[in-house]
Amino acid sequence: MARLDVTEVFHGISFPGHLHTQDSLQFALKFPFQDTDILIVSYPKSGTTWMQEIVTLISSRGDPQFSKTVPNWARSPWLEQHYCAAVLEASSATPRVITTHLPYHLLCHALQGSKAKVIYVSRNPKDVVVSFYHFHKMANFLPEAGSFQEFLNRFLGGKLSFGSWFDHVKGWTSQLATVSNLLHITYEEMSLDLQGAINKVSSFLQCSLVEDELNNCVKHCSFNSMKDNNMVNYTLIDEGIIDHSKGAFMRRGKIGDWTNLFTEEQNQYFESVFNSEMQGCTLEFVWEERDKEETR
Ligand SMILES: Nc1ncnc2c1ncn2[C@@H]1O[C@H](COP(=O)(O)OS(=O)(=O)O)[C@@H](OP(=O)(O)O)[C@H]1O
Repeated sequence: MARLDVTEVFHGISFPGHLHTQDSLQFALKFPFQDTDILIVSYPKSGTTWMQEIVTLISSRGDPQFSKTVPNWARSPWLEQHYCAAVLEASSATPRVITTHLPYHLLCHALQGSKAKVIYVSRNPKDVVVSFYHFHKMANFLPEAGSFQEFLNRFLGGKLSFGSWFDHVKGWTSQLATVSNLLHITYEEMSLDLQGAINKVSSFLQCSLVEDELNNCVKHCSFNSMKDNNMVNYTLIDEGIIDHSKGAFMRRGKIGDWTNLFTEEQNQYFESVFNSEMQGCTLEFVWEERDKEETR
């Protein structure tokens, strides 16, 4: 099957060509948000699909019917992808749940003055780059992954799809102090305490759950449950687009998987770029599973 590796460049950032067009990206930048909208925002591989599942299950009060019958991209479409307008038009769901990987500086005008609730999901960037690397090997619509060293250089240089991780995280989280309808939650929080994370999201969405509903959400959002749910594990996608023989979208789902791939030199290089890019930024990250104990 021919590779679908056309890349669109928009405002200096590359986007996977098969789902993004200049028109779809322009559409996103001028999107008329409604105050009731819920917008899930993340850099790729940060826990986007997980948050889509959490929001779906909170909205359905733990009932998995919707999440087991409708694919995540149809329940909460990506704003910048070409089918988004059609999906939103066809849906009568309230609130609308929309997803985006766009950086803050591209979406800030569309969001200005809006009361839409924004959930920003971040993940420690060493695990992000490893997850993204494995995904590039499976996804025929993305450029070749190359060696991990080459990939790491592209990640740290902001050359991968959706641009710089540093700009993304700093851009969105810089709004936390002034914007009340923005929630920041991390992949690691969800991993360390899924029930607590679901509670945090449900109270932000003003949709508090009773114990049974909460327990059902936790059950259906677990890694194993989502791994077996073909509405979120991307096995519905054609082999020509995602080569399932090369790996699984629901791959490991762990904190600290980077330790299995990074060399000592790569770690030092990463740390030097990270420290320079994140200078003055007070965000803290959980880098390894063993940090769990310290944060409890
Ligand atoms: N329930 C649950 N528990 C733990 N981990 C989970 C879960 N759901 C998704 N994941 C992991 O999230 C990674 C995919 O990230 P995204 O959904 O942001 O990818 S994408 O940007 O939408 O393509 C990818 O991470 P890696 O396993 O490290 O590759 C998924 O396995």
